[in-house]
Amino acid sequence: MTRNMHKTMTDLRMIKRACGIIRELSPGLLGFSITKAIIDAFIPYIAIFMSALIIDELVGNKDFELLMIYAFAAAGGTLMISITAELFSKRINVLSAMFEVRVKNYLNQVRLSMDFTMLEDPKYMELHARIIGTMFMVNGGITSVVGLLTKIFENAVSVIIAVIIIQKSITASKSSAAGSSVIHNPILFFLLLMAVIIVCIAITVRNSKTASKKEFGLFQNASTNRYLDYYHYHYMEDDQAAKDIHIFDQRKLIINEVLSKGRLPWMNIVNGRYSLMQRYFGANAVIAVFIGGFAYVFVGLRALAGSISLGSVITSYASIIRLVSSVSDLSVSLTQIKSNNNYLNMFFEYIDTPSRQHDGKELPEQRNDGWELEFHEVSFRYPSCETYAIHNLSMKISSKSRIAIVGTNGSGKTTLIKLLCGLNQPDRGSITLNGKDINELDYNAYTNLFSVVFQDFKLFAFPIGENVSASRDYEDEKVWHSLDVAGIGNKVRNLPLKLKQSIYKNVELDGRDLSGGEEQKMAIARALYKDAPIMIFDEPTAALDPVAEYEIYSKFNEIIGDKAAVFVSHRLSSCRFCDHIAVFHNGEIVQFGNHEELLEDSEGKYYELWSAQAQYYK
Ligand SMILES: Nc1ncnc2c1ncn2[C@@H]1O[C@H](COP(=O)(O)OP(=O)(O)OP(=O)(O)O)[C@@H](O)[C@H]1O
Repeated sequence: MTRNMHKTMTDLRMIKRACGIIRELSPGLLGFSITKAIIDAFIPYIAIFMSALIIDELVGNKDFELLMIYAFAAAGGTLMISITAELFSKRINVLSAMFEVRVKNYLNQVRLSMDFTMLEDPKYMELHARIIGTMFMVNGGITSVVGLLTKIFENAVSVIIAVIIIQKSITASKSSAAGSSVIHNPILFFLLLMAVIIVCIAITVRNSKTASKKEFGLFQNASTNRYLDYYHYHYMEDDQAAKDIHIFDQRKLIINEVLSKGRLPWMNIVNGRYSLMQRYFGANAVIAVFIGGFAYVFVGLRALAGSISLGSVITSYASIIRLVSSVSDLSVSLTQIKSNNNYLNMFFEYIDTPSRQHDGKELPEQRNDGWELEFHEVSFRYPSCETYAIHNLSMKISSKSRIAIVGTNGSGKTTLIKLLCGLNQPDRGSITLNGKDINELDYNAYTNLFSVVFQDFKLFAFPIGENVSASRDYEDEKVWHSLDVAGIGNKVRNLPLKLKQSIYKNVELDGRDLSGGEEQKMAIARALYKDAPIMIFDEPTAALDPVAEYEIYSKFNEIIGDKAAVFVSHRLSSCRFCDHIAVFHNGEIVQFGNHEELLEDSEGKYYELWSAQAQYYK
């Protein structure tokens, strides 16, 4: 198989795969669109064909009845076929709208089922931005496959009809005016005409190919969507960010950033695209005019010589014009569908990203003493980072044990939590659950073992009951109990809609905004409701007032019971209830023991941190 054939086969396989996804997301869309394309291809030829019949009749026998039949047939035929096409359009519009919604949903599903590591990986962030950008800003990728296939079918059918009509009307001589000249010889005339058309088409096709390739090159270098997306949704339209924007007067800075990193590069791309279109498609338009003139002269000469009828002049000329435009459009669509495969390639790379979330073995048996998690010389580096956030770390966490993790900023505490929960995977070493490597276990079953209050937790603009239970169906009693233990039950009881009260105003206009501390209590309630065997708290009381913090700590023993607890905090005094304290520094455990033991080492990191804090309180 030659390289070109291999490339064509790969292209076809990609289009076939895209069609499979389109059929799955919007059944019927492809079938209806292609059928309509074939109908559309016939529409202009009905008028051309019937006009020729009418003109021939007018200059010939002038049979009034026949003329009326032709006129009605022309009008009726066009009307019927147009109505059918319109009915198809209606259905196609509905199916297209459904497809657009479902493809967005499909991408959301892919994104949510991706490994957490991928979501943090700049490579996948960029890939996602490009897919969304090309899909919804330049209509490239899977969303344009239906449109391109439709154009290919419509123009291919149009070319076939045009060639049949031209061949029939040119070779069918009115008088058998024999002669050696091109004008009198229908076959020679047809071949010459086709030769001129083929040369012009070859130039048109080359132009279209170059334009499409350059166009893809333009968009390939565009990551402007990522900037626009970030500034718009994560900054300019985020009311939390508005405070900082106002106080630090960041308006000018942000508007300029959006302009220079997002809008201007985007404008350059669009301008580049327009000048490409002007240059190459303008040249194609000139060629089309040349062919039109050429066709007129040749067909006219044959009519003057009496070789073809006036009607044939009309059909030949109109069909030649349609042939040229259809071949040109066909070549553009074929080139575009090939270029579009570059976008499809990105799309497939994204959706094919392997995810551990789909498979895995069952969890090992729970032992009498519950669960035991163990880090075996684990090292971890974030994607595209050179230094290790966790380095050669070994430790054990078991049911009934309470471990506090302390350390300076950036020492790796949150990273340890993410590794523990299976969100990130070690680059070296392994983590085991009751002796089994967690990488081999079923992802969802494993993550179900954890209730976590992350340092940068997120609540959603849903009703409180749904936020706490993370579900639409929840047990009211259990939600109230969790809210009470977290110290926010009374606040919720005073809200008009209680558990049904939405928080934030992004979705419900009467949603309630919460203070930072109230949000944190809500996140604690959510962790309590889940009631998982391993509880993790990453700075869970950083936003709480001293009374609320005291109340939470006094309930911690009751909250945790027999479960394993991992507790990250900068307030060292609040770690004293833990059995063990692991002191982190530069991604490593530099000390391990209980509060009293650790304080004995006056050269140690813990002593340094404790003294600094104690002095501050004095
Ligand atoms: N998503 C990420 N991508 C790249 N580097 C990261 C990422 N998250 C954290 N890091 C880096 O990893 C190191 C450890 O970060 P980590 O969040 O674990 O620290 P921490 O001990 O929890 O800090 P803090 O006390 O400030 O919360 C830091 O140097 C940080 O810059």
